[in-house]
Amino acid sequence: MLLRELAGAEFQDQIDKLGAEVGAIDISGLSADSRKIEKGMLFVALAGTKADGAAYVADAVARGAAAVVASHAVEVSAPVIVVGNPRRFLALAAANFFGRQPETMVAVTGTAGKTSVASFTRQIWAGAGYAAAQIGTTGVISPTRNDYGSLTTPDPVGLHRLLAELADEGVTHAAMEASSHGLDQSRLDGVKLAAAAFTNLGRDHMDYHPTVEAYMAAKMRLFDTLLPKGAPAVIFADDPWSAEAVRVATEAGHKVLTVGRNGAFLTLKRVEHFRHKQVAEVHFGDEIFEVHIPLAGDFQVANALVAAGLTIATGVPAAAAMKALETLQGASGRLELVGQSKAGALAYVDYAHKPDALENVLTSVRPFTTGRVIVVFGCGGDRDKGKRPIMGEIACRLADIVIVTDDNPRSEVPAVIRSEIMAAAPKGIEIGDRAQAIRAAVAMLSSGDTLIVAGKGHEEGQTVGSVTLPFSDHTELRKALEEFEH
Ligand SMILES: CC(=O)N[C@H]1[C@@H](OP(=O)(O)OP(=O)(O)OC[C@H]2O[C@@H](n3ccc(=O)[nH]c3=O)[C@H](O)[C@@H]2O)O[C@H](CO)[C@@H](O)[C@@H]1O[C@H](C)C(=O)N[C@@H](C)C(=O)N[C@H](CCC(=O)O)C(=O)O
Repeated sequence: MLLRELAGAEFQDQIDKLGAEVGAIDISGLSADSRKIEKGMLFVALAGTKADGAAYVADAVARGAAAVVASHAVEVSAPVIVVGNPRRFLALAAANFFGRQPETMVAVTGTAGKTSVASFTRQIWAGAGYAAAQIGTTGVISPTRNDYGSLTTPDPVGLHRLLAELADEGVTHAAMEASSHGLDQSRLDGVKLAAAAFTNLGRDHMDYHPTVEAYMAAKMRLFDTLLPKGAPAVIFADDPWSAEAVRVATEAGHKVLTVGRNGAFLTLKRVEHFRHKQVAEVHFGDEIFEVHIPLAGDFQVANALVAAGLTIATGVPAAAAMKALETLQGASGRLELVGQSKAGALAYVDYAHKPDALENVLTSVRPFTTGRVIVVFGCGGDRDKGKRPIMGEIACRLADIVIVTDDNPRSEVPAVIRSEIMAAAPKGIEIGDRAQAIRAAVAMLSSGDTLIVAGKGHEEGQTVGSVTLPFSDHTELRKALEEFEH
């Protein structure tokens, strides 16, 4: 593709400045990683958190880069296009290069619920007969794929390559998760969205965003920069940050669709909790639906409503969307019922690794727990340290038995992380080895109890130092349940 076409309208001036011959360079591919550059490709130098891509321009040119994009001039033999925001250039150029995506795409942002909303949206679309996909923390799921991915919001080149492949495979509808990192780093720029959603905001990623307001502002890029004017913005209205989301979406000229108890588009009038099932009364205009949602947790009702809002906004009849909620399958590792003890206690795995999520999951299981709530959790190393005592306090307040264990210690000393949690968890029982902690919790189970193994959800590894060892909460929990069966 010619460099001038790759750059698109937004960056045409910067290309024109360098003359017609530069615009006419034929580009064979693009990458922000010099190590992936091959002859004829475009190298985009990004200033990162660990390295500055500008330092690798010479390396990229030596490997055959036909041109370079950077935020400032660099002395090399290949033409250098200087742009204010190389990350946005990379994303828009990737969209132009791959040039196709599923016709109807939606994105969901928020601290919690993104994976469930993307999964439920895919399931409702699939129920309505569309070839649908989801992209996010648990990877890519489509009629033909179930691939694990490492980022919640993939890097732009990989993302646009994936969207083109999904379109080629016949996928017409795709729901993707928009993380605050992804939004802040322009990873989704160039994706054509039919609708977008906001679930909620809680304490998270304080190691990346300087303040909670900056964190919210990053999330709001979805509404104020990416979603085309006039498109539907679905907002969970019961979250304290929803007013801000409504303000941003209104100012950006979107069609604001609020859902929840305070929602005007889909109004939740009543919800009854049963063991691993909930019955919700939902009003949509003059229509009233009684929806049986086969999942535990108030927050799953919220996620189901956001997904229903997105699918109705993209053309699924309300009655069909509500019907589809009755057969929802929970997303992997999201309050996922792994099994029951011999005495009938329920044992779940949940991805909650942030204070609000832990609070939500522990609160959600209380109504149907006739015995004790037992929680096993830890906190990751090299990430927001402030959340450790907060999570310790939440666990002690909301669970009857608290086992503090290791999450992904990364480069930190695991015992130090645990002691920071334990400082705010007087009733915490400390068992560093995660498999042993799960086993100890299962050994305690008696009739009516609910066990939550929180923190790792769908993950299949535990990162200790710089090594990720195979580990699955799911597998360990199932093993322990089998062991105590006899
Ligand atoms: C902290 C963070 O978000 N980092 C992201 C960022 O990397 P960076 O710019 O800091 O990279 P860097 O290592 O400083 O390198 C700068 C540049 O030099 C280039 N380089 C480097 C070495 C070399 O030899 N040649 C070369 O060209 C690199 O390719 C890069 O373009 O930009 C990269 C390109 O978009 C991302 O892949 C990378 O995500 C890393 C892998 C990551 O782990 N991110 C996590 C924190 C993340 O994004 N998480 C969110 C959500 C999490 C959640 O909600 O829980 C997600 O969406 O997954």
